Amino acid sequence: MIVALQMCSGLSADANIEQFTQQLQQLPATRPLLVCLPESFLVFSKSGQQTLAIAKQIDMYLQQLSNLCRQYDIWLAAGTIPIATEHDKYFAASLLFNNQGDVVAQYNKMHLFDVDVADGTGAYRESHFTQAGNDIVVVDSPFGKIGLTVCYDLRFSGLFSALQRAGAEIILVPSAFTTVTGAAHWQPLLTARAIETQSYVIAAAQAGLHENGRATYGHSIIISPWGDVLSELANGTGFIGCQPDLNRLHAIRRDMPVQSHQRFREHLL
Ligand SMILES: O=C(O)CNC(=O)[C@H](CS)NC(=O)CCC(=O)C(=O)O
Repeated sequence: MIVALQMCSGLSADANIEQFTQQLQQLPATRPLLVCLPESFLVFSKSGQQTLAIAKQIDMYLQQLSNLCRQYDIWLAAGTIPIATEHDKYFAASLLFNNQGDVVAQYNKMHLFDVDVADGTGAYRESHFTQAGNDIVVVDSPFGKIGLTVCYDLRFSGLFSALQRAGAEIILVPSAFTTVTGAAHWQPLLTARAIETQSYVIAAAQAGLHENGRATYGHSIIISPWGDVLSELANGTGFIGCQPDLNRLHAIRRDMPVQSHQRFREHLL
């Protein structure tokens, strides 16, 4: 089973881990279980400087997350965690832990949100502190082959197409969408990515009003490879879940083999 936790992360990493631990205690007893967390679940800060300070002591938090994976016997898609780079920046890294507490994959967010949001309230310049990643990541797991993306990556269909060609069956999109862009674009884009890649799309989101003054859209969602919404949580904290049916996924791909019908050159490289 796969679950996505919706969180309302604040400024304190310790309090955010506590919020996560409380939520873990509510989850189904089904195993194997993959728990997906939203972007910036560990720290949703006021400034890149604050996040960088956490990044510089990240080993302590990675150890705590690893211990929780062992203690609860869960796999954990740890939304994003700031991992310091040598340029006084950090990667917005999506780490996958197995139920032994080992990190089995790290994807660094590729597309950075340097955007002026249309309501006039938000000028985002993520690249001032975040270093963009370069590599796609698909990793095998008991749940299927998992492709990793983060938030704004959702707008770049070529990345999703590349993940599908690299074998992904389940694509994670941990997010902290703005309320304005979320209302306009969140569900249509996620549904399109699920249909185009014929994959499960699991999007764990930040929701509500945060200590850093931001408001996020919430609406964590799980979409099937056919584009059906399997589960959704609009507001508040909590979780949604699904039991992926990979036989159905492969039947959809067999009956409508869009990948082998692809003729545009850049998609065949
Ligand atoms: O900076 C942090 O602490 C957490 N990170 C975020 O909130 C990131 C970068 S600012 N948000 C997004 O990518 C929103 C994308 C979005 O809303 C859209 O594509 O419309």
